Amino acid sequence: MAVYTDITEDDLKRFLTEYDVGELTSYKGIAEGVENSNFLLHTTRDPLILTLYEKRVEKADLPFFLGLMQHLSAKGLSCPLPLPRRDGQLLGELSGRPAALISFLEGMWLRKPEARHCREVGRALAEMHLAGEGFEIVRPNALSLEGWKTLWAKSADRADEVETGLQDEVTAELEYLEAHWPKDLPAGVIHADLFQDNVFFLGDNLSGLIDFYFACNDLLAYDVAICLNAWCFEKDGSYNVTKGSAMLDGYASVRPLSPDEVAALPVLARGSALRFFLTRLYDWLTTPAGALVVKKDPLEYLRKLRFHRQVRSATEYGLSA
Ligand SMILES: Nc1ncnc2c1ncn2[C@@H]1O[C@H](COP(=O)(O)OP(=O)(O)OP(=O)(O)O)[C@@H](O)[C@H]1O
Ligand SMILES: N[C@@H](CCO)C(=O)O
Repeated sequence: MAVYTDITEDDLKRFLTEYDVGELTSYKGIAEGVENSNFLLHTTRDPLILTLYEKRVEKADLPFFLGLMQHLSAKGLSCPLPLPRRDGQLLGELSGRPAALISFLEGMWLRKPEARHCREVGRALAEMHLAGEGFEIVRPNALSLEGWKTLWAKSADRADEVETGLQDEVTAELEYLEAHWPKDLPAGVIHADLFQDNVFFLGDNLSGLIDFYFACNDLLAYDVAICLNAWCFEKDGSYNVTKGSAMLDGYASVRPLSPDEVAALPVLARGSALRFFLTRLYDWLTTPAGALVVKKDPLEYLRKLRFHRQVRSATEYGLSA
């Protein structure tokens, strides 16, 4: 459960006096997510989400994240909107953490997505990429090559505790990615964490995207690779080419990938798998036993990485010729 910072009712009520949101009637911590502390608030008006920003979110980045949600929403993308305080600010402080109130998005995330849902996700990702155009704040991706090296330096010594041989394998992978990472592909604002728990559906219809707290400027096709990793593998570790094909078709129906982007997909998918392996590994090694959060398995992403290593061309992901 991701409630790292607890709040008291008195503090919350004081925090809410800064907003025009009605009276608080109830609140509870949300048991999902691993990054920030989230609470669901019921008021005499609309339900709201309260987010307290935790360790991996830099306060200096919050204007980017909150401003991006406003920008995307104004462009017609369905995503939560940060609510302004009476003084116009989007950010306040609660229990010693930066905190924001966000509109509640209707829908549920899918535990067992099918190919048709992957198509919707591909389409929504491309719509987000187009809607991000013109957003003026820039945030380089803190979790690209340099960030991976920093994370790895903190975990490498203990990596073989998780699986023997990991230290050598990951060091070699980082060297490969550094030598082969594409540089001249189309770039823009990417979501960078569009996993199943960040896409809401109402029935079979995608109702919106949430959790923009890894969003940044990077290669658009890297975001596609993140989604292939997050959505198109089965629990047994196998890649589902039908889902991959649907995801890529959905994306291309809004924003066709260039031949260079297509050619780069295998290396981008390796990088994306390594990124989630590294954050999971770091959390695995550092989260204290008994913390109220469900740790995610780093080895799931190591297996995906090994799969991508033997992919020779993007057609293996299901790309139509
Ligand atoms: N705007 C919203 N509307 C409705 N529910 C929301 C909203 N924002 C967050 N939630 C709920 O809170 C949960 C956790 O939110 P979120 O994914 O932003 O947290 P996180 O800690 O950043 O998680 P992650 O592990 O995905 O990075 C979501 O799965 C959803 O149930
Ligand atoms: N989506 C990430 C967690 C949030 O960064 C993962 O599954 O590792």
